[in-house]
Amino acid sequence: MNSMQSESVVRAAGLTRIFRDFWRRPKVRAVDDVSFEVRRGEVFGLLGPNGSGKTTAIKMILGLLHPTSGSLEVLGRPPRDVRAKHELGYLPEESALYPYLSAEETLHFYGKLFDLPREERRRRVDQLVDMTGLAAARHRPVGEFSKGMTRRVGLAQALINDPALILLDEPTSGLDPLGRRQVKDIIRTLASRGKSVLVSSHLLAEIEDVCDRIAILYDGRIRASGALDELLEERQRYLLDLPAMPPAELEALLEDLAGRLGERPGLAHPRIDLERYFLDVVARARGGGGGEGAMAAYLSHSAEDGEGPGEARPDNA
Ligand SMILES: Nc1ncnc2c1ncn2[C@@H]1O[C@H](COP(=O)(O)OP(=O)(O)OP(=O)(O)O)[C@@H](O)[C@H]1O
Repeated sequence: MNSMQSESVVRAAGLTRIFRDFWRRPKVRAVDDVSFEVRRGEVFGLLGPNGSGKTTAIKMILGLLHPTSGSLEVLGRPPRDVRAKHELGYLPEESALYPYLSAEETLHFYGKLFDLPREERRRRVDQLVDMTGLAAARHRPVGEFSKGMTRRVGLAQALINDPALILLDEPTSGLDPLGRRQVKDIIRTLASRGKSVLVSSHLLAEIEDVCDRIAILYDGRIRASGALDELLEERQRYLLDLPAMPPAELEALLEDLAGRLGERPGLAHPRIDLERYFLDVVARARGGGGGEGAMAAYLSHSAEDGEGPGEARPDNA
C-alpha cells in the first residue's frame, strides 16, 4: 500500500455524542466511544440498523453536530474548519431541493455556492447530469421527479465541488436495480481516482460489493470492523472452480478427492446473483448502452486537476 492510500481523511478516536433531554439530563448515547479511520481512495461502509448512530456520526464529520467527547479530524482539520467543508460532498438521507428548479438549475445553484467559475460550472454540470443518468430530465423541475431521480440529483449535487471526501447516507435508497448498480459503479470509480467515500447503510447486501472496509454500529458502538474480504472470508474452507466435464470424469475426480480428504467434497453449479441477472436481462431488452462515457469524462477532469492517483485501488480492495 502506498503512502497516499494509507493517508487518513477521517480519523475518529473515542468519538461520543450524547443527546440530552429538556432538563439537560443525558438521554441517548447515539454514538458511544467510536474509533475508526477512512483512508484516501477507499470506500468505507458505516453499517448498522435504524437508530444505531450512523447519521449522528456523519453529522459530526460534517461539523453540523459537536461531539460530546473524543477527537475527530476531517481532511487533517477539525470538522468545523471551513476549509475542510469545501472539500466535502454530502448526500443526505433526504435531499431538500427547490421543487421549481430544474435538475440543471439545481446543480448550477450549488456550483455558484462553491464559487465555481461559469465555464467550469457548465462543464461539471454537463458531466454530472450524464454521469447520474439525468440527461433526458435535465430541464424538468425536480419537484416532479420520482424518488430515484431525486436521489440522482442529490448525488450530482454532492459531487459538484469535486470533493476529496464524499459522505453518502443510504445512497441507493429509492433506486431501482439499474440505478443502484449505476450509483455503485460511480462510487467505485470515484474511489479508484483517489476520492474517499463514506457510505452509510442498513441495507447490507446492497453495498457489500462496493465497500473496501466496514464498521458495524449497533446501539452507538462499533461491534465489528475491518476489511470486508477478511471479515467475510471463511479461511478454514476452500472453493474449487471447475470447468464443465463429462459426468463419469467428474465422478472419478470426486472419488479421488474423497479418498485424499476423508470426506466427499460438496458440488454445486455456481450461481450469478439476481442483480447481475436482472441487469443482463434489461441490457438485452434495450440493446446495451450506459453512462460509462459520461463517467469517464467527469473523472478525467478530476485527474487533470492532479487529484487522483490514477487507477490504483487500496490493497485490500
Ligand atoms: N437530535 C436528537 N435528539 C435526541 N436523540 C437523537 C437526536 N438525533 C438522533 N437521536 C437518537 O440517537 C440515536 C441514533 O440516531 P441516528 O439518526 O444517528 O441513527 P441512524 O443509524 O442514522 O438511523 P437510521 O438508519 O434510522 O437513519 C437514536 O436513538 C435517535 O433517536
